[in-house]
Amino acid sequence: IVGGTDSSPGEWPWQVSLHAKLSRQRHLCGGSIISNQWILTAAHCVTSLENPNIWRIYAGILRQSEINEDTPFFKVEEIIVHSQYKYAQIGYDIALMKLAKPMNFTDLQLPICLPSKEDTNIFYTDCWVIGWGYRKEKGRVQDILQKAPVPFMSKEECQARYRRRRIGDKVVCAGYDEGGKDACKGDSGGPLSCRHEEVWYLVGITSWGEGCARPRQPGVYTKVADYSDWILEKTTT
Ligand SMILES: COC(=O)Nc1ccc2c(c1)CCCCCCC[C@H](NC(=O)/C=C/c1cc(Cl)ccc1-n1cnnn1)c1nc-2c(Cl)[nH]1
Repeated sequence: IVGGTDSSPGEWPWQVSLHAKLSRQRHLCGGSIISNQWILTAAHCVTSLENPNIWRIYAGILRQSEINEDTPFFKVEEIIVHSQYKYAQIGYDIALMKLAKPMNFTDLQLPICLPSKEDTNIFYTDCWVIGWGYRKEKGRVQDILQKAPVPFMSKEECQARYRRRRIGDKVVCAGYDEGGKDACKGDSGGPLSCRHEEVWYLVGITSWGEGCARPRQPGVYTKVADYSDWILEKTTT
């Protein structure tokens, strides 16, 4: 996260850190708890790493330094990538991870609400992007979970900023014309969380952008409300 500040314990209890253990283990992406057995993340985080056994999901943590070989993690039983996903800039950048065992909810690990498909035209005014990613384009993963407020942007405005690309229809954009606050490397898969009438909703999944926090280059997020049927279909056995 560029231009963010430290989060406090329990501020974003739905945020998880997705680690993969290949030769060694490291944070790869963010994710969001949407039920006691399902994590929502970005397809680009899991493609080419679709073996569930290499994944370790850490919930209820604020700092990456809380993670060591003794820290409990959730194993993944199944990974579901959207069948139309090719790469992030085209869209369909959404994936589900099914936990091998349902988690118990605590003050530090709780689900976030999914927007319903009727909510596709709410203009959210209180949105935050969250993650342990870089604070600048050439950076490193941060220890304390960072948060940054980002204003919601209309699709038309977003398309105007990304003239050379076609901005898909199932995405939302968020960012400042002057830049300065944005997601960055290591934040993808995490939530764009928006508070609406006292309730937090998972409005977006951090997907891509042209550089980090550059002026007039907003972040592009998978629009979760447009995938509520897909989520329901895949998570109801
Ligand atoms: C110590 O551990 C580490 O350093 N881990 C570790 C640390 C970092 C990374 C990995 C591991 C690789 C994950 C591979 C899959 C994921 C590959 C793509 C992913 N993108 C993003 O997270 C955000 C994109 C992004 C999103 C928005 Cl909304 C706006 C601007 C964005 N950016 C534009 N340019 N940079 N960001 C990424 N993530 C990383 C990189 Cl490197 N790139």
